[in-house]
Amino acid sequence: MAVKGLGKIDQAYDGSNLRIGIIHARWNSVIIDALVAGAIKRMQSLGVKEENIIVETVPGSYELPWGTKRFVDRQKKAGEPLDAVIPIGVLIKGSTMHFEYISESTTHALMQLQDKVNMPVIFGLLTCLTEEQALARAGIDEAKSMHNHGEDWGAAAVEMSVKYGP
Ligand SMILES: O=Nc1c(NC[C@H](O)[C@H](O)[C@H](O)CO)[nH]c(=O)[nH]c1=O
Repeated sequence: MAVKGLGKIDQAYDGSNLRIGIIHARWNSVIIDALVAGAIKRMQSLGVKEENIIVETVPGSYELPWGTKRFVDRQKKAGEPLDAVIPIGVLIKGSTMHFEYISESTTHALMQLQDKVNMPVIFGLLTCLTEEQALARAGIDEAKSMHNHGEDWGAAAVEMSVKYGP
């Protein structure tokens, strides 16, 4: 049976010298809060100091690309540059095509953003067809016993920063 998710990381990376940003949308906040907590928990387990995890918010997932760019720029200007950034959003399909357009455009923009900011931009956008799918991927719905994808995103931020940092 294929095991979904990041699975066993090939080694624990030392995040003690890293500064990681999380910027999250405020739609579907119960799910967002669980994902953010999972990312923070996993980064701290890899040595990232609490004071080096900086959290900002934007209204919705569509604002993540612009908000992330400005977040990274401002941290650099303040002399506290980030090593990686994790934009987090939860999109849940409704009765219109809004979901498809935001999912596609935001995903594309976040992928392209990496070259502009010259650092890992971890893909923390859940694009779910139902609320149950989103709850399961935030580790909230025990019945589905899926795991919290936020933990994968935290681990990816540390690994990418350590392996491919400046
Ligand atoms: O519509 N659904 C969602 C949503 N819409 C708002 C959009 O991201 C943006 O904030 C506004 O259009 C204003 O620009 N934003 C989400 O994060 N998740 C959703 O499920």
